Amino acid sequence: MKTQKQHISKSHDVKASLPILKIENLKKTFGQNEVLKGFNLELYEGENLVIMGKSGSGKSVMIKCLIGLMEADSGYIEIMGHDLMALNRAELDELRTEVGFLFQGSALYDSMTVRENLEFPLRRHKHKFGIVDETTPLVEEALENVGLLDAINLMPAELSGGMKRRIALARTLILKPKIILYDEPTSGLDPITSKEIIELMRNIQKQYKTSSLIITHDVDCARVVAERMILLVDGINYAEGTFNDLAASKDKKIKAFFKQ
Ligand SMILES: Nc1ncnc2c1ncn2[C@@H]1O[C@H](COP(=O)(O)OP(=O)(O)OP(=O)(O)O)[C@@H](O)[C@H]1O
Repeated sequence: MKTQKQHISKSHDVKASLPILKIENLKKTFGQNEVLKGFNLELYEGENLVIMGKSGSGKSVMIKCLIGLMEADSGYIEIMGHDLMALNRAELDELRTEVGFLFQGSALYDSMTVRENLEFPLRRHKHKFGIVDETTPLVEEALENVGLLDAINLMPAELSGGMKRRIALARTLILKPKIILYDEPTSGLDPITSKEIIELMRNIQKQYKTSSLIITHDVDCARVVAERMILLVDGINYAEGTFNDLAASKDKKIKAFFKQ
């Protein structure tokens, strides 16, 4: 039995294709703390789906289950048609090249130049990209796409917070992922830099046709990037719909998300 009434809006029709990522009835409990009580999610091709939840609501736990860093108690996770829990390590590694992450702590390697930071993931996935040397056009292409080609020979210490976030995004994009998971992409950035990152996320989706799952507290970010949103409350998807649908809701728990 569901503990909360579900508020589902069907006004936005992105569901014509098959989901590229699916979570069904995900449950995770720590001792007495029931964090996820049957969370569901479907991310469709080319879509930007935003998940909002209060601090401690289980967003990070959900992401960790999704990328295989934490084992759920029960539930089903499917990425690009693969049952995540049935994959062996090699298969999981292979699938990971299709899924890019931009996490709060997506730190760059301080002792490497920007170029070397970007070459690093290519070297890790040699089987997909071949031998990587200074002639690879992929590094310059990825930097160009985040507007930072000029920074190619700089060290991370020479970059601002916003530039570091852009370079981290370039490092994610270089693997040409089909799905990008963003965890608080604008946290710790000033409003202007946040806006630039949000704009970049939109452009990337258009250009690379990625599907993005974006976890954020930032209402402005959600307003601009979300084609659909899920509100995670009390361990379940309490409400789902477009930004405008949800922002117009009279439900107290939903309204709380949109107070700045
Ligand atoms: N490894 C763990 N062991 C025990 N409890 C955990 C563990 N990881 C997370 N939790 C608990 O799960 C709950 C959800 O945590 P989670 O980090 O997913 O929240 P969140 O929604 O990402 O919050 P925030 O927005 O503050 O990052 C919290 O009560 C947390 O204490």
